Amino acid sequence: MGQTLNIALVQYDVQIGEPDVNYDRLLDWMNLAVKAPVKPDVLVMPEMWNTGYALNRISELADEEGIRTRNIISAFCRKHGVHVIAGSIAETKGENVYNTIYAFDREGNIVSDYSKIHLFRLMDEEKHLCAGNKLGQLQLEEIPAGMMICYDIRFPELARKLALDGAKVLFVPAEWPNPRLEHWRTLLRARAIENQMYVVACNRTGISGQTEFFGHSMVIDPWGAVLAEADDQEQVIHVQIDLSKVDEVRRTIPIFEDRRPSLY
Ligand SMILES: NC(=O)CCC(=O)C(=O)O
Repeated sequence: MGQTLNIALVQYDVQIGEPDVNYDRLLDWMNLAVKAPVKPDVLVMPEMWNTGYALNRISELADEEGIRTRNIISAFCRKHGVHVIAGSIAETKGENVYNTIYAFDREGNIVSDYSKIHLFRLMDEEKHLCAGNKLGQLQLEEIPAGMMICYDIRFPELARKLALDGAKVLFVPAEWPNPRLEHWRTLLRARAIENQMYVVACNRTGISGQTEFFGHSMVIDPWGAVLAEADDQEQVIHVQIDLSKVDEVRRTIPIFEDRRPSLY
C-alpha cells in the first residue's frame, strides 16, 4: 500500500436483539463492498452491529469473548485481502459486556482492539456496559490510525491525544440518532480540522423502537472538506484518501508546532 487508501463504509440497518440476522446481513453488505470496481483496502461498519442497543438482554446476546465475530471477520479478511475495522460489537469478557472494535489486517490477524471509554448515559449504556480503559491505536500497514466510538467524538482531548501519538486517520463507528444530525456533522468536521487528520465515520440507518438513525456516514479530509456523505438509506460509500494531504495541511498551518501545552 502506498500513500492512498480505498475505504468502504458499510452503512446499513441493524436489527435490534437479532445477532443471527445481523451477522448474515453484515456479510451480505461486506460481500457487496468488495465487489466494487475499485476494491477497497479497508471496510468500516457501524457501532454495536451485532445486537443494536438491546441493552436489557445484552449479557445474553453479546458475542462471548468476541469469538464469533473474530472467526467470521478474520476469514473474510483472509479470503478478500482487506483490512476491516469491525465496527463495534457487544462482547462479553468474563462477566462484563463491552462495546468493542476489533481491527483486522489483510491476513485476518487482529491488529488492535478498542472498547468504548465514554459510555453514553442518554442511551443507558453505563447501566449495562463496562467502559474500556485503553486507547484505540493501530497501524494500517505503515499508516498510523486511531479508533473512537460514537459518543467519544464529543471528547476533543481523546482525538487530540491520538493525533499527538501520530494518528493520520480516525475511524469512528457509530449509532448516532436523530435529532442530532448537526452535532454529528459539526463534531466530526471539528475533530478533522483541529487535528488535521482524516475522519472516517460510519453510522447505521433504520428505526429501533422510538429511535431513528439517520446514516450520513462521512469521510472528511484534514482540511475539513467532506469527501463523501451518505444519505439516510442503506448503502456502501467508497472513498479514496490520500495520506500525503495530512502532511501538506500540517505544513500549511503547523498547529502541532504552535501548541503551548505548558499553558493549557
Ligand atoms: N451511541 C452513542 O454513543 C450515541 C451518541 C450520541 O448520540 C450523541 O449525541 O453523543
